[in-house]
Amino acid sequence: MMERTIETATKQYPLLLGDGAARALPRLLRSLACPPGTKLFIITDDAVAPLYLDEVRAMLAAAEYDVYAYIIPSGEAAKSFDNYYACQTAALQCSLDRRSVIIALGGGVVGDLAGFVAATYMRGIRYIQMPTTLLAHDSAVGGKVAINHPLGKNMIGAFHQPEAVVYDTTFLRTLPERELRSGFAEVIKHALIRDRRFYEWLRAEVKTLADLRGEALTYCIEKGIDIKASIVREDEKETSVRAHLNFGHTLGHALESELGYGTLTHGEAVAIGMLFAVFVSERLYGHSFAEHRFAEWFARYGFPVSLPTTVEADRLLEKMKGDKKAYAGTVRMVLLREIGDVEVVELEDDKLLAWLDEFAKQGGGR
Ligand SMILES: O=C(O)C(=O)C[C@@H](O)[C@H](O)[C@H](O)COP(=O)(O)O
Repeated sequence: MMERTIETATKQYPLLLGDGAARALPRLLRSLACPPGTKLFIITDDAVAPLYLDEVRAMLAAAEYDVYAYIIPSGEAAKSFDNYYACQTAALQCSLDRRSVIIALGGGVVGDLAGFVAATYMRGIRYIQMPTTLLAHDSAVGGKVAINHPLGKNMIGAFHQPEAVVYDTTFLRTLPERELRSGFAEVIKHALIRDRRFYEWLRAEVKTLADLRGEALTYCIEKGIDIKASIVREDEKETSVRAHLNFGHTLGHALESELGYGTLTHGEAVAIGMLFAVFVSERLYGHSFAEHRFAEWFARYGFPVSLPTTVEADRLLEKMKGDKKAYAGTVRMVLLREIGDVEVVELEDDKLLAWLDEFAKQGGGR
């Protein structure tokens, strides 16, 4: 198991990563000044609960913590105001106090929702991220917590850093293939925005999703977290470079919200979004990424590479104009200058609409 420190401008916290990391939780809690008797409130979902909740609860109870749990439905649609409210109600009914700690046991949805519950319960209490998916290598680090609104993804939220990230890679062994794929989109994103050598390693070593296990999987998590943490260290509240982490997300988020949360996984939507960002980059910078055959590469992992036929370009543009990076309704997308180097660029509506149409007509990215 490896142990390192995530640093932001306002806080430092430990990351425990590897097989069996969960077993370190009682020791970690004591080091965070949580004595036995502290109330711990586990938020998890109905896919993770049958697999790991009893084990985690029993371990914490054996260490004499006062453990409660609340289970939400799995899937992106669960990142809703209703579930947020239900979690707050359960937290109040369990009489959580300001010394209590919330534990987010699950993937990105659980982490984002539980983090937002922690950010707002009694104006903010502590929480620990315990990821059980690959996607959560991105969402568990950096303190962006949120719920979705039908009008836009992650629109209601806060920056609230966790006390620790406890990433037990044995939990990933039961991850369904579609979830693994979803998380891998964020791994690819991290490589493309910051690290050419990691990108080259991915191209050489991860030929199919089946290669994502054991040491290769842990390496992807470690590299992804390193890249993410270095960006968050530079810009915790997204006033500059943190927006680069939104590569592929401007269209990705628009697709998720337009199609209905959960129709595409987050990673599937981001994969299409990255291909569109490359498409726009080629047109704006006048150079070609054709030699990289991104669409062919993505398709090898089973990602969709074109826009679903049911979505209309003007509806997507409207959603993109409502994205958090947009100012005064002007879309700002993260574009690829070269592998490992991105920037945020303002784009005019009519150009974007034409490119969305062209992207759809040619059947997606190349
Ligand atoms: O942490 C960040 O910063 C990110 O942008 C990470 C994204 O990969 C994350 O998946 C998320 O969707 C954040 O998007 P946002 O529009 O809510 O900032």
